[in-house]
Amino acid sequence: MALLRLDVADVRNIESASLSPGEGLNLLFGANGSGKTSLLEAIYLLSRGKSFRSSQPHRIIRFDQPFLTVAGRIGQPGGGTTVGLRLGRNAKEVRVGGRHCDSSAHLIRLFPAVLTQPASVALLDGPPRLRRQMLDWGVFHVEQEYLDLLRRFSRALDQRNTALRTDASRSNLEAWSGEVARWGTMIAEARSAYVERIRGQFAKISSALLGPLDAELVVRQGWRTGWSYAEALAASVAMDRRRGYTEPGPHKGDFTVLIGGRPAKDFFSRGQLKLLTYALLLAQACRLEEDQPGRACLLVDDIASELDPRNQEKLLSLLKSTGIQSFITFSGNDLGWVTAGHTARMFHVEHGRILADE
Ligand SMILES: Nc1ncnc2c1ncn2[C@@H]1O[C@H](COP(=O)(O)OP(=O)(O)OP(=O)(O)O)[C@@H](O)[C@H]1O
Repeated sequence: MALLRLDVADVRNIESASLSPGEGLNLLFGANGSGKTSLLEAIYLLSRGKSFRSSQPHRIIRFDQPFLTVAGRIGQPGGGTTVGLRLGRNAKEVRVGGRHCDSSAHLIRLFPAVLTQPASVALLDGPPRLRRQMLDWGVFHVEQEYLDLLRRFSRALDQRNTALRTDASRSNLEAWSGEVARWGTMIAEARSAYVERIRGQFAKISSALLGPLDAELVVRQGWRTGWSYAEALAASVAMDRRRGYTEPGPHKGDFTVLIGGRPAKDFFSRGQLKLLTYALLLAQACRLEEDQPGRACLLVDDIASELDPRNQEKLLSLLKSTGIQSFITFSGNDLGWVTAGHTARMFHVEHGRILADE
């Protein structure tokens, strides 16, 4: 499976563009401000139903236009499923196989793309919310019911918080605590199981990019180690009442990357953190590719940012070796060293227009 065809209209400075990507490496190159990231953003929109740069549609839609559209064909050459997204200022329409869908989950399921961009390093040194999102995206592709589980937990948590803040009866609070414990335990278990699934890939890829190192992923479930979630909730009732919300739980879950027992974010250089971030995200993509061959897609924005030429070359070789369809943006026109030894489909982006370099 791959993105076989892409049609973009009115995404940032791209008025109208179409391309037929290759199944391996696709390099998008051009001057600063030409529209490379906008093209990547269009592919991401097709994969998630939302942008990675802004949650406000009017910023992504080309100036003075009412909506944007991105359409594509996903699958094996000669076949495939059509997917489409039309995004207006206040409305979103998703279509898969010609049928209207009521949520973006259908796109996410069909076309799972992993994005790495300069800001992705926040996965290591930014807020835990980003790491939870990363894990949840991964679990979503392993467990069909996971989205439902997250919704159940969130509803139960809201109810428990309301019970904490009002004069709800003890039995009411206990009932909602029971629900929170039930769904929350399942979420934490699913996340831990997922980390186990990517651990091996992460160790392998991080060593390939950074040389031999003792890298470890340590998960925090969001409550005291050694306790069940129900025990942690029971122990925190008095404090939670005072706070007015539930403190322990998977909504506080997190993971850390340790190198030789120390958190990488505390002592790794910016470039090293960046390579480690690539290792994490590539591990996700490779895991998905192993579980569902041909399904994953990689979007790499600004591969040259903060990496020296040797590491850029290493990363490119690694991306190629995964066999996963990749879209990589690269500023400039002199791609001699990038393409040496690599077969890639090249797209020259110029003032929002895309020209295939055969
Ligand atoms: N809503 C919009 N409508 C029209 N043009 C826009 C809109 N938003 C941004 N732009 C313009 O689109 C152009 C392309 O931006 P993009 O981020 O895709 O460039 P890029 O090729 O990735 O550049 P760089 O190499 O500098 O990162 C920029 O000139 C930007 O000002």
